[in-house]
Amino acid sequence: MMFVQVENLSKSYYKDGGFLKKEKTEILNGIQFFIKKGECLGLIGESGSGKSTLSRMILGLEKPTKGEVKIEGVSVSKWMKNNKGKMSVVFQDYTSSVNPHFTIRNIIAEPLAAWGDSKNLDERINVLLAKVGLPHAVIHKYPHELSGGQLQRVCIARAISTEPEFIVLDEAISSLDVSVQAQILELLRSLQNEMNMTYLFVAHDLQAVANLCDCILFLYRGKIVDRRETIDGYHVRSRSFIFS
Ligand SMILES: Nc1ncnc2c1ncn2[C@@H]1O[C@H](COP(=O)(O)OP(=O)(O)OP(=O)(O)O)[C@@H](O)[C@H]1O
Repeated sequence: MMFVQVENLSKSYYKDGGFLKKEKTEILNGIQFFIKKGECLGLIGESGSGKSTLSRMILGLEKPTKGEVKIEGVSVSKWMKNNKGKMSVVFQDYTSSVNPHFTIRNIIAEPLAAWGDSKNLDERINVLLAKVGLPHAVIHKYPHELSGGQLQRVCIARAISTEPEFIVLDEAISSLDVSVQAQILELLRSLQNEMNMTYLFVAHDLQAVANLCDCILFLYRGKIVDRRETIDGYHVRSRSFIFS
């Protein structure tokens, strides 16, 4: 079943081009793909290729100029209204995505508190910490007392706290050391199996993505130029090679 459908998505910005002129900059052009339920789709592209713009539109944070993103057949905004907390995001910059004045407990509790769902909160936070491989002792600590890898685990615990069906991982491991990246990938893989989540994994580097994803899309200058299926981390076929 199609879970996420991205239909003919385009995005352009207008910038002032001087005397009475508006210059149009096309960031994304005719993007079309789908993600099946329970699948991990990788999205690879160099810096400036439009990855973040595309993930913001999938998250419903930005409106496309043309086209539409649908989840289970309805617009993202409608789906999010009907499925509170069922879509989460983990960003690259774990330091700025947490409030430095919050304890780890309160950071993880944030989305649950926002949905007014605070039943058995401490017990659930303990379960979440165990799921992401962090010791119970971190709950009273502050973000600056944790390593990058530990803090990204906290962000993952927060992202899965509402038991999401869909997680967008926007360069989620890119700023971590290679050995820590491998641990976080392993964690994401086991969580995906356990919770049957659908992932969109955005990265600039193929290595990381190939291991986790079932299928990889290559974005180049705002267009999808290749789609590859992977089996156990190896590319097995290349479909629709449409360089232009
Ligand atoms: N609000 C905006 N107004 C004008 N241009 C924008 C806006 N947002 C993004 N852009 C431009 O769109 C292009 C793609 O940006 P985007 O952040 O999506 O790329 P990216 O592939 O995620 O790159 P990176 O990995 O460096 O974040 C860039 O050239 C950027 O300058």
